[in-house]
Amino acid sequence: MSTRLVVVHPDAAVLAEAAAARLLTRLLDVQSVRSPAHVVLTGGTVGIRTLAAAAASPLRSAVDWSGVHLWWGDERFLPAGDPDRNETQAREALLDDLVAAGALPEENIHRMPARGDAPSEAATPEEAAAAYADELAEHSEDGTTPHFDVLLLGMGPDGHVASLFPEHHALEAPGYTVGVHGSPKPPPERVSLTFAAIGQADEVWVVAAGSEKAEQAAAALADGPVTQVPAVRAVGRHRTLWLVDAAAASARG
Ligand SMILES: O=C(O)[C@H](O)[C@@H](O)[C@H](O)[C@H](O)COP(=O)(O)O
Repeated sequence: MSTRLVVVHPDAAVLAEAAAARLLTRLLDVQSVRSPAHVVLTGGTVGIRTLAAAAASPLRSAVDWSGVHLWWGDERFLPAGDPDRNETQAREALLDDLVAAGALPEENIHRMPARGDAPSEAATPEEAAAAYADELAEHSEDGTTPHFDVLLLGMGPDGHVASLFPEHHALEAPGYTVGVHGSPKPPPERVSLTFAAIGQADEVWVVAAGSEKAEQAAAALADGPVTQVPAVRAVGRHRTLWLVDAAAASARG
């Protein structure tokens, strides 16, 4: 049975700080009982602000990053180093500092392949998705995905999470990863975890800020149809947190 908690924060800045503090203390809790911990990162402004807040937090140094593996819920299918890649923005916000400090091993960062010809890259979103599915399985105990302790998701104004958009065939994709074309949010080509992968996580945290998210946040929390509001299926095995600001919570009854 998964529990759900909605926490409303005064504004987006406080939301990012609170989400960062939660993430760091969650990692401390997990590391007190097991290692490694696996965290799935998200793109988007709130997701990246959360990483930047973690980078600035004194709690950051309390985490044993050598025992933390970082994954992505989705990625924009662009060349390596492109400033619009979620990986690029996460590295700039937090990861590069941790690696440079010798705290986080580079091999603990599990990027989704970029568009390119190199062996570590991919020619199509489908090829990238297949390679990522293999990497997830390699770090799993049962050939599926690692034991995700926390899976972060931003939510778009249309209710999408990761790169799973309303009325899109990727919503029902089999397996744990999917190549996405025709994304209504640029860029059009992406790679995403599927809901099967998202549902593997002990805890799923949806982070959303801004009045433009209010209608779909309310629809998701009212258990609307997944084809119209994909965020409704952002559910963790043990707990689902909705971490929102007052503007994103403004349409709730
Ligand atoms: O690649 C992406 O764009 C993200 O993964 C996407 O799912 C994002 O999290 C939402 O669109 C929310 O983005 P904002 O927080 O910027 O509104």
